[in-house]
Parts: sequence; C-alpha cells; structure tokens
Amino acid sequence: MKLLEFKGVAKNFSGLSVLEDVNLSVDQGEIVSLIGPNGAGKTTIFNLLTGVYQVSAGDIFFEGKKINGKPIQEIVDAGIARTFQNLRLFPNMRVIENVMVGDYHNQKYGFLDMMFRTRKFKEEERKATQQAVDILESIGMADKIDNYASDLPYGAQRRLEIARAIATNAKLILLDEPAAGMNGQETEELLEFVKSLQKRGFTILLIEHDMNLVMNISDRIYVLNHGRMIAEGKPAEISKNPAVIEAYLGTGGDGDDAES
Ligand SMILES: Nc1ncnc2c1ncn2[C@@H]1O[C@H](COP(=O)(O)OP(=O)(O)OP(=O)(O)O)[C@@H](O)[C@H]1O
Repeated sequence: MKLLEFKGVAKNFSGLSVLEDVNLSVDQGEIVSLIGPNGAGKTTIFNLLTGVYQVSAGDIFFEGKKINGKPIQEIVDAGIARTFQNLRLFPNMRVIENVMVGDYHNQKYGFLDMMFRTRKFKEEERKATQQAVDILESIGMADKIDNYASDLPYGAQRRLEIARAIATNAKLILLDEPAAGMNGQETEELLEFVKSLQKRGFTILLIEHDMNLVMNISDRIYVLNHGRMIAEGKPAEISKNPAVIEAYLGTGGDGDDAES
C-alpha cells in the first residue's frame, strides 16, 4: 500500500524553480532514501511534506488523503514525524522528558486540568510516562531515562531524537541526515536501529549523504538533481546508473560520500 505519494510536485521561490515535476512514493513498511548533491532540493521536499512550505504545483497524498495545504499540526496528527539535520533536543531536560515532549500533542487534558492537577491530568501524565518508558526500553535506552540529554554521546542523542519522533505515534518518520557527524561505529548502530524501527512497522524516508549507509539501509533510493528526480531504484541499480554516477557521485568516484 502506498503510504506517501508526491504527484507532479513543483516548488518555486520568488519565481525561481527549486523542484520540478517531482513524483515519489513510499510504501507502507519501506525504508526509502532521498539522495542528491547539495542544493538539489531534498530538504525542500521534507519542508513541503511537513507543511512548512506550500507546493507551487502538484499534490502530496498520505494514506490516500491530500495533505498539501494542511496546517503543520494536522500533518503531525496524521502520522508524519521529522528529525532535523541539526539536533533539536532540549539539552537541559532529562531523556524521558525529551521523549514525552513528542507525545504532548496527543494529550487530552486542558489548561484547567493541568492547573489543578485533576485526575484526568494525572491519568494522561501516567500514560505518557509509561509510553515514553516503553519507547526507551524498546530502543535500549532504559538505563538512560534520568540522564540529561546533553550528557549522552552524540549517537545516543540522535537516537533520542528519533525516539521523540516515534512518541508522536508517527507512521512515517522523516530522517534528515541522521548520520551527519557520526563516527563509523555510531553509523553502524544507527543502521541497526533504523532497521529495528522498520521491523516494528515504521516506514522511513531519509535524506542522507553517507553513501555507505544509504546503500546498506535502503529498500529503494530516489535521486534528485537540480530539483528533478533523475533516478529511482534499488541500491544495486542506483549505484550502476550512469546518470546518477555522472550527476551525483562524480564520474570515476568511488561511491563514498561525494559531498565531503
Ligand atoms: N526559503 C527559501 N527561499 C529561497 N530559496 C530556497 C528556500 N529554501 C530552499 N531554497 C533553495 O532551494 C534549493 C534547494 O535547497 P534544499 O535545502 O532543498 O537542498 P538540499 O538538497 O536539501 O541541499 P543540502 O544537501 O545542502 O541540504 C537551494 O538552491 C536553496 O537555496
């Protein structure tokens, strides 16, 4: 089943075309990567998908329903969550609190419930805490619950950011350069972690420059160049595609991170 679909999407900024006729789909349960040189338009795709930008043409469907033009909160509620290129954790909050922030929009108490700490408020808090504990246990961070986010090693901080995305009850998780700044060991752990999310039923769309990770993690890959989709396929097909090699990896490149 198609979970996500872009149909003929275009985006212009002040008349300047950044994306042209982008078609892309992600099936339920897939890990799909979006790659392309700097400035190709990858982050713009995420911004369109999450309602930060509005499309200039075309439509975006999530579970068959059109989501372009909807407010950001409605898109989050529909089941799309995102992590960012730069970590956006609350460093001075504890690990569990960082996860609970992700669930905040699902809580069903009002301001007065919170002020007077009503039974409803306490019950919602208890449920949210339990869910956060469950998530942290499921990703092997149960022993870090009370640590401050800033005290975690970098790789664990990125995992925590993904945990927060899971806490929104997302079906589709958008990862923007999750391996950026990671060492080899952390990237290896990230790969296992993202695959474990897939096994748990999450669908993943990621932007990534680390070609090694992309080739090992993806069910399918889309390649964007100058705002146009130039290729789509399985990792083995993409790595042999002449247009991709020319546009992205650079002819004669060895397939390693061509961006650095
Ligand atoms: N708000 C904006 N206003 C004007 N131009 C923009 C805006 N956002 C993005 N662009 C332009 O759109 C193009 C695509 O940018 P985008 O950030 O989507 O690329 P990218 O593929 O994610 O690049 P990178 O790999 O460097 O993150 C760039 O030329 C950028 O300058």
